[in-house]
Order: sequence, then structure tokens, then C-alpha cells
Amino acid sequence: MSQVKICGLRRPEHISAAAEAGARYVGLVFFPNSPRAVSVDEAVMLAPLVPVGVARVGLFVDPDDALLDEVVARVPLDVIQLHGSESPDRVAAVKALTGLPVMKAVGLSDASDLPALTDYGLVADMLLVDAKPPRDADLPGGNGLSFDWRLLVGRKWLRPWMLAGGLTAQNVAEAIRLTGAPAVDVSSGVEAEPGLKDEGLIRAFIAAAS
Ligand SMILES: O=C(O)c1ccccc1N[C@@H]1O[C@H](COP(=O)(O)O)[C@@H](O)[C@H]1O
Repeated sequence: MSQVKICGLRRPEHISAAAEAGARYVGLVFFPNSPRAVSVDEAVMLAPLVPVGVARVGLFVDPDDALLDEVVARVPLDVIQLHGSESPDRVAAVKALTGLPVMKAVGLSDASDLPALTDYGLVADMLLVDAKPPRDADLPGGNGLSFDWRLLVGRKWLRPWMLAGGLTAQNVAEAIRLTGAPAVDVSSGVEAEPGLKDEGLIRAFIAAAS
């Protein structure tokens, strides 16, 4: 049984659906270019609705210190997700600045991308293994694209990790079987359209991953 993170939640009813279905993490996106972005004011309203026992993850893409300071001061978060091109030194700096555990996303397209997981495992608290975005993508993640899961067979890292990228209720069980992922993260795969979550898809995904 793998833990589940539902990312990109923007409505109270979707937070409730995810928590009731057994999500262990929920993600709030602080990246303005995303169709799932929330303002700091919206996050101030949403974060307290997350039940105890469900971790609140704030997703950032190459954030500056001012944004991190503002969000951490106003929004109760449990984990920072860095999903941009942050260096290992920047990951360490964000940990120090926020005082929160940091999960670093690493994009994979082929075996040459694997060493980055070892490098980030030295500084991040958790790793998020995602598909590398296409060169012309508007978003560095959340594109509903998967990668060749066989790249991960037999791999071990220094830190706990999550699998992401194009997961759906239809493919998540096979992804877990193949990779042994202890946790999985989904955004597009539980949406009716970009940025609009669907309660039925959230429940079906969590049931399929559990
Ligand atoms: O969800 C977003 O909009 C997003 C924006 C910028 C960076 C990452 C984003 N989401 C993360 O991307 C992966 C994969 O998502 P998907 O299931 O393929 O849509 C996941 O870790 C999300 O947290």
C-alpha cells in the first residue's frame, strides 16, 4: 500500500474528498503560471481545513526568499515541495530559511537523469521522481506526462520518495508494482479539466493506489 499525495487542490470540498478517501498529503500550488495556483490569501483559508494527520505541502517553482517568507508566515505548511531548477545549495538554503522539510522534484527522461536523485538525496528530506517536462512546456510539472518506470526498478536512494508524472486510477497500481514506490503524487490524473479536480477521480485514484 502506497501513501498518496493529491496536488493542486483549490476548493474545500476537494480537500475533504482527498482526506476522507485516505490521502496522506495534499498540495497547494504557489506557482502563478499553474492552472492550479492559489493565492496566499486562498491558501490561508484552505490550509486549516486539512485534517490532522494529512500533511500540507506547499509547491514552489524557483521561489525567492520573499515569497517563501510570506507563505510560511501566513500559511500553516508541513512540507515545502521545490519543483523548479533549484540547486542542492538552494534546497539546503530553503530548509534553513523555512525550518520545514523539503521535498525536491527531479525530472527523469532517461538513465542519465538518475544521478541527480543521489545528489539531491544528500540535502533534501524527500525526493519526488517526476517526468522531465518537454522543452516547450509551460509548466515544469503537472503536465500529465509519465516516464519509463523501468528506470526505477531496483533503485534505492538515501531519502523517502514519491513517484509522480501522468499517474491515473488506471495506471497507478502498475506503476507501484513496477517501481515499489512508497508514495505517489497526482495532479492532472484526478482532474476533469486543467485546474478542476474531480471528487470521483480523487477517490478512484486513492482506492487504486491503496
Ligand atoms: O500541478 C502543477 O500545476 C504543477 C506546476 C508546476 C510544477 C509542478 C506541478 N505539479 C506537480 O507535477 C507532478 C506531476 O503532475 P501530474 O500528475 O503529471 O499532473 C506532481 O508532483 C505535481 O505535484
